[in-house]
Amino acid sequence: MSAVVATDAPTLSVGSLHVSIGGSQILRGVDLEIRPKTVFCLMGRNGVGKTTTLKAITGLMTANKGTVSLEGETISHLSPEKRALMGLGFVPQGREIFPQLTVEENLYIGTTARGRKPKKEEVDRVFTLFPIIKEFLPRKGGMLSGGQQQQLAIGRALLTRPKLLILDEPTEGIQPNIIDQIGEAIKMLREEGEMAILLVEQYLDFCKELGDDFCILERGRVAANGPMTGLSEELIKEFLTV
Ligand SMILES: Nc1ncnc2c1ncn2[C@@H]1O[C@H](COP(=O)(O)OP(=O)(O)OP(=O)(O)O)[C@@H](O)[C@H]1O
Repeated sequence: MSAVVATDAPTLSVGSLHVSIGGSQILRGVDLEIRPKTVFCLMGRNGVGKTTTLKAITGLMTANKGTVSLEGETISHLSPEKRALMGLGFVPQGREIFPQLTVEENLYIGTTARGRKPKKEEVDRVFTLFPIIKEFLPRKGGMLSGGQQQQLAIGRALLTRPKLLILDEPTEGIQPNIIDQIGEAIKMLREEGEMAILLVEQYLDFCKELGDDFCILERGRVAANGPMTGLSEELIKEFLTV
């Protein structure tokens, strides 16, 4: 008998996620649900637990309690590598480009590790989203600007064909024209509808423009969530502005 495919399952469900670091409770029961083909913005001031949530989702940090499911399948017992193979594509803060490898080597490193060569159309799509990657293929990764490295890191994650693309503060420290290009790329990916996107971002206008849904964290708990159209000035003032 073939397995039942839960087509209308959320791309990602997180239930009652608890994480402690060195005895302090960082996440105190975080629940999230990311609908297929949508952009979900995880928001909140510095230190509220956004990156910790991403690391617990990807398995880079161990949760004390809670579940993570991808398209209806529980993945919280799996290693970070297995979760990546299941379809989590993570672009961490700081990008993690290998400075001594070329742009080309950096781009293919995720697929090489999986023993798979990306199809030409997948590579072409990355070049369409970020033409600079094609132009700079032979350069060393370390020669690229921060914004170009961010584009390369997103391109690298896309070649792994993720079901959920996870971006941790992609605009941080990046010049405005590259922020625009990254925003356009996110819009294009959303329109193509092949994945959902989980975006951690402090740049409010970027979230408002791109996000379908939002969730605000405050001290390791969900303070507010819902469709982006419901992100009111009151919520912004209470939980987001410094
Ligand atoms: N390795 C660690 N050791 C100790 N405390 C940590 C560690 N990592 C995170 N924390 C603490 O956990 C809390 C949540 O951190 P986290 O990085 O998840 O927040 P954030 O919302 O992503 O903040 P930012 O926007 O500054 O990146 C913070 O108080 C932080 O100091």
